[in-house]
Amino acid sequence: MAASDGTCINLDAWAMSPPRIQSLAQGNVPLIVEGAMGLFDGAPPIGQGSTANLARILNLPVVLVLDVASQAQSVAAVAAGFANHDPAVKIAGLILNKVGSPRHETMLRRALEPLEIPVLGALYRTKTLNMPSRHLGLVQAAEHADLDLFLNQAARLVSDAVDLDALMALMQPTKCADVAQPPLAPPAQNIAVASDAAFAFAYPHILRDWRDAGATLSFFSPLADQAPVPDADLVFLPGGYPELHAARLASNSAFLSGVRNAASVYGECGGYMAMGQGLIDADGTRHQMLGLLDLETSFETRKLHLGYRRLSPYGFWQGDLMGHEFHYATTLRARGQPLFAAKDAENSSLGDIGLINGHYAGSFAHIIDRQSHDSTDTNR
Ligand SMILES: NC(=O)CC[C@H](N)C(=O)O
Repeated sequence: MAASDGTCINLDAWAMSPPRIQSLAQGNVPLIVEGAMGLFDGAPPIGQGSTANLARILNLPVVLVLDVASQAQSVAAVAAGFANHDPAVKIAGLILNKVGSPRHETMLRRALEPLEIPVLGALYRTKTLNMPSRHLGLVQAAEHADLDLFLNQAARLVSDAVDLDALMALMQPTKCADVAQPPLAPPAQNIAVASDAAFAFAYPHILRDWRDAGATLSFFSPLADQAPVPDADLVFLPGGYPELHAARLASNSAFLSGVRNAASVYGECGGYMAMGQGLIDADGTRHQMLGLLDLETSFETRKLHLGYRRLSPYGFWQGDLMGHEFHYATTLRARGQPLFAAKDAENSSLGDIGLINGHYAGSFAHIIDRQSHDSTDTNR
């Protein structure tokens, strides 16, 4: 998002119907879609929601970025394997990443020649392009001391190493949606959204849809001890890293009293953790949270929870939803009415998740879209 200087939209080929993805992708600007994980990796059993799945839905040519750090001629077998795996997915170009030397580059290019897939560029191994990671992925862009310097260096390296004209020439029109697909309706009219390094996981497409549907959105920073606008009908606490800032959140009185006085509050994952009575951080220290739900979470006891979720709400939301879970925090206590009956991507029941307490609701799941009629298609 920071690199494109615009809004990036998450296109999810498992959670969203093909027409929904096609309408989200429509526009007059060149579209570069960054894939997640390997090209064919997705939900079990057959990789629904993979980047390849998305490429089929939008008719996208695929540029394969290959980590060649530990290979020479074998790169041709890898590239051929990807190119022949699915005839509906066209590998239109290759970019070689982490090349060791000019000699290494020559070996790789020679080995790839018989495949007749254009090599658009070769980036040499350099510390300049390393981005630090933490649990859940890269350290968030807004938390870098000198993000502009990193982006400018990366832009220079990539534009020197990659034939950008050839890359742009691969672009072709995406498939258009032939049926309109209504998005998730806003859950309230005047929505205050928490937004900072502790609560940064709101999906831009959801916020845009709510705005387009006529909702008023405002933003506040719990870390800067800001309160939501007092006339908000709903406070939305998105996911994020409350466990890294728990002491500060616990002492930010304007934030705490502002959210406690709100008409209703909905939290996802990190936001749900903040709605509990207490949060135990990595060092085992307990921090008082908002106390809106009878919930105690711990980041001291960690376990990876990762996967798509089909969500049937018992309240708060209307209609079934598609979402996912991605967190390490665990639940020590959750008492009360559950928010969702949850199933995984293979339709196996995961039981009830989340909590509703009057006008307060939340769970560890992130909503991606409403469930559409064809969401049981095997193609997703
Ligand atoms: N997805 C989230 O909001 C993650 C919550 C928290 N940072 C965890 O890893 O458990």
